Amino acid sequence: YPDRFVGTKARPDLPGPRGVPLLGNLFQLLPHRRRMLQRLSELEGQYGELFTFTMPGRGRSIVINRPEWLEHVRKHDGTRYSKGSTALAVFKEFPGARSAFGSEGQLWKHSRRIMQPIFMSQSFDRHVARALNETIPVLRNFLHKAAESGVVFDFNEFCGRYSLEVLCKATMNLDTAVLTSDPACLSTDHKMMHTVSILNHISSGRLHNPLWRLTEMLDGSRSAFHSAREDLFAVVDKLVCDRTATADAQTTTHAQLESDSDSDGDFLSALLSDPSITDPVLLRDTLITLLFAGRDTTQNALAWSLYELSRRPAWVDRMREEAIRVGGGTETIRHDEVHSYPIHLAVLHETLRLWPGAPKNARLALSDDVLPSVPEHGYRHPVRVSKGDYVLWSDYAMMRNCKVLILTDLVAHRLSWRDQPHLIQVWGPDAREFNPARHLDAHGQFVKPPQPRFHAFGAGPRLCPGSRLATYEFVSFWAALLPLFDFVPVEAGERFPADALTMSMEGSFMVAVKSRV
Ligand code: HEM
Repeated sequence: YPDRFVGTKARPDLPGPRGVPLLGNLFQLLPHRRRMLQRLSELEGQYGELFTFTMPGRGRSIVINRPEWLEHVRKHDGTRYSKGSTALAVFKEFPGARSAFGSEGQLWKHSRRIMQPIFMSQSFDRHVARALNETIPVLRNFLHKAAESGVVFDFNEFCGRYSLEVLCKATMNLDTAVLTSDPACLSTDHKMMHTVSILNHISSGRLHNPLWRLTEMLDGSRSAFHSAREDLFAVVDKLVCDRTATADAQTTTHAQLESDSDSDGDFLSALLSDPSITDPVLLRDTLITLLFAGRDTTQNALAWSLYELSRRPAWVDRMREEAIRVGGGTETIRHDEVHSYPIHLAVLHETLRLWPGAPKNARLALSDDVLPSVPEHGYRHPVRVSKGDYVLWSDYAMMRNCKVLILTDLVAHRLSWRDQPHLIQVWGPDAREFNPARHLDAHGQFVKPPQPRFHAFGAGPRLCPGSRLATYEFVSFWAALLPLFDFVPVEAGERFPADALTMSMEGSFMVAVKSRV
């Protein structure tokens, strides 16, 4: 590699915290393993969008918080880049070795293929629509009762139960009764809700702690992890067991689920009759993946949207007006009607821009590679990545990047504003502001933000397969509730992300509700 690359032995000039021999930056990072998101943002503030650090057992990590580099890495996900043994070991423990998260190569392809039926339009029309039709009246009754009795409740928990209920009904035709019309239901513990949060939280800490097997024995999280996982396995195994015992397990096939017939079959019965699934662990890992990936992320999007909307109430008025004008206050909407709700879609995407699904992520370089130069941002040289390096990014930091070019940069690099206007900034100087208007055109139509500048659903081969499902759930939720209710957070203060694999909100989010009719 010639001198013109940065990050080579000849030019090791990537910035980053100074480490110590053998242990690298262990002591600057290990104490922050439960708040790595904030730590990465702090380091970005100090060193910029490109910096390195090293950890024993993990080697060098290069932080690449720019869309130009992310585009390159995501395009080659699975070929030049792998999740790496650390992440795979963590995801093999949860959500499982046969899940899309814990596998690569043929195993990963198979896990994506068997999940496909649930994300097809026919599945939305029948199973998801039915789940929403059954769940949304329960939400409305719950909220009417809460409004009548003046009960304040944890909106975060409410959203988590809504998305779990819809997911379980749509995929397994299972009524969890996790959410009822009685607001008191939120105070009864639910095993699935509880265990998934524990597993999520502990797994997140493992990703940045090469010594997790040791430290978890000392701090007690090892036994908490194992007991939560046993509980979750028990719930899922019982579901599968009960279903195999019923006749319809044998009658619904993959083909039926994908066909237009009125079959009442659901995703689980299709899985059970898929001849390519002979391994019970694959079946369990697939169901756990859906619960893990689908419940938490949708809950977070709903909770953060209320947080942002409560600080920008004009957008609540616009959503409400849209819901009444388009849907006439109906209980549920059809999947093919979602595009008629541009304001709702803009609010979802703006929420996810600020509070993305997987706030931080990483890949291991399987061979030497070169990331492109970005001269207009001062990265005049391509960046050398060596085999065995980790590239690491924070969607949270990248999509909030307020950096803009100053005129002298342009002059220095002999560039004009017209050269590549989309590269001039990530989301602009107001990137930290919640402004759904950035996803609407002059006619008020929703404009899907381009990947990977918008990276909340990921990009490349591992792009989130559940984005349409989450969008349908999000629009249905707000379009059904805003015409009838006002939501008022009890505390007006700032909210922070919890340390988790997904963008969970820290603490409870207490909300009062008022009926509008
Ligand atoms: C607002 C909601 C959601 C957000 C923001 C979101 C975000 C993401 C992101 C960023 C990834 C990529 C992770 C990576 O590259 O390592 C991902 C992957 C995934 N998501 Fe979602 N997701 C959402 C909802 C859902 C739903 C509802 C489901 C299914 C029920 C789902 C299933 C998955 C699966 C299975 C993967 C793994 C893909 C793979 O590794 O091949 N997601 N999601």
